[in-house]
Amino acid sequence: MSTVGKDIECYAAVAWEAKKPLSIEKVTVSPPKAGEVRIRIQYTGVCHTDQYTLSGIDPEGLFPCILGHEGAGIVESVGDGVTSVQPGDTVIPCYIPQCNDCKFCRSSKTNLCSKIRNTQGKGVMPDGTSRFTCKGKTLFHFMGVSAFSQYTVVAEISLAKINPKAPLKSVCLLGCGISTGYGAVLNTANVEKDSTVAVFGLGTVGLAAIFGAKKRGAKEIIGIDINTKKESLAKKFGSTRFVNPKDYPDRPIQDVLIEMTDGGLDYTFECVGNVQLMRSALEACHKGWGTSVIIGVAGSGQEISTRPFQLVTGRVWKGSAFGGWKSRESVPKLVEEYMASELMVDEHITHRVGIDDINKAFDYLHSGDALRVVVDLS
Ligand SMILES: NC(=O)c1ccc[n+]([C@@H]2O[C@H](COP(=O)([O-])OP(=O)(O)OC[C@H]3O[C@@H](n4cnc5c(N)ncnc54)[C@H](O)[C@@H]3O)[C@@H](O)[C@H]2O)c1
Ligand SMILES: N[C@@H](CCC(=O)N[C@@H](CSCO)C(=O)NCC(=O)O)C(=O)O
Ligand SMILES: [Zn+2]
Ligand SMILES: [Zn+2]
Repeated sequence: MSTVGKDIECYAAVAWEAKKPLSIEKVTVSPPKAGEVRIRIQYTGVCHTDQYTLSGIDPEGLFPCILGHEGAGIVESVGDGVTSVQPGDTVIPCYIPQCNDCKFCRSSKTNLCSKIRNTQGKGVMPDGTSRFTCKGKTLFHFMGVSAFSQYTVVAEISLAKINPKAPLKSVCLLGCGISTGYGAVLNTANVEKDSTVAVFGLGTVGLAAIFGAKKRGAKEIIGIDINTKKESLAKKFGSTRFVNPKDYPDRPIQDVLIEMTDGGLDYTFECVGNVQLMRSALEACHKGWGTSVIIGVAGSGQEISTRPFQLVTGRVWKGSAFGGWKSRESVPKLVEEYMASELMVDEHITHRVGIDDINKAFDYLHSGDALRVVVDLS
């Protein structure tokens, strides 16, 4: 029986409030309105940012909501006026859309499409309402995706249509972490051959940055983490050296790195979300030309600081969202790159769980043993 135009009841992991485990609930997902698409999510990764928002430190965190923004699935139905996808298409929802019409999309300098950013940040669809209800309550959307649900509704402009042969249980990860780290190196920093690079924080984002630096032919790639288990992993992704700041309790880590690299790094990447580390990453850059890219997401109220002299003397501080990729045109290409064995994806998957065990995914992440846990919602 067709579900088109009807409410769908399915299971979702609901975040009723911050700091509490997710709760598996039967939710009702309304049909897509004009310009919207309903998707059957098959797999989703769990990103540090889901954990961050659930922890209650995201200034945009709204509850109750359905988290998740690293998903992949199949289009179930489309709303009026939708032309770029149809039922049956294989898609990755993107938390940064690409409308090709706004000031940002028309600029080659950014990927930050702003067409629906205001409503997305308020946890609702562009018309200001939600498509999710549960137990008589309205649930907020999250990052325009809400992949922790078997069905979700997203804006058409948020959907990247990908190769139907792509294994969704792997390429779902291209919806955030891997694309982010890889793109920050290729697009935001544009690392050149023979550069020296340091990556702070070796989760999926940091390891994908290391992989990008290796691809670009960087001659020195220093992986930095306080978890010693990350040393061998980083090597697998292309690092040339591992530094654990805990081995240097009496010295700022930037001083250690400057000494190791004859004056500092050409490029550094902060992939943790720690504002002190952001300062270290900037100050570890080489005088005159070093560029530091902030990728990590910091909690509400946190601010960065450094001596302005650090910038006056030629260091550059930048930030990167979704690796600078213009989403709808780039994600399908990243999928092809993976399918041609040119992009490491499966190496990031340390655990798989069913939707009923989604809280275990958060436990694995907290334990420090996991990179990406892929949740099967199929
Ligand atoms: N800007 C973006 O578009 C974007 C996209 C995805 C994720 N993020 C953010 O990037 C960050 C990384 O995401 P992830 O999913 O890879 O996270 P993760 O939790 O898997 O990895 C973080 C790593 O940092 C390490 N770490 C923690 N404190 C450290 C310290 N003081 N010094 C060195 N290493 C330290 C941890 O041991 C861990 O290996 C998060 O802040 C996340 O919210 C940003
Ligand atoms: N809501 C937070 C900001 C969160 C944030 O910076 N998000 C990143 C993506 S994290 C993906 O794992 C991002 O791309 N931001 C761009 C944007 O949200 O427009 C806050 O309010 O501080
Ligand atoms: Zn993410
Ligand atoms: Zn746009």
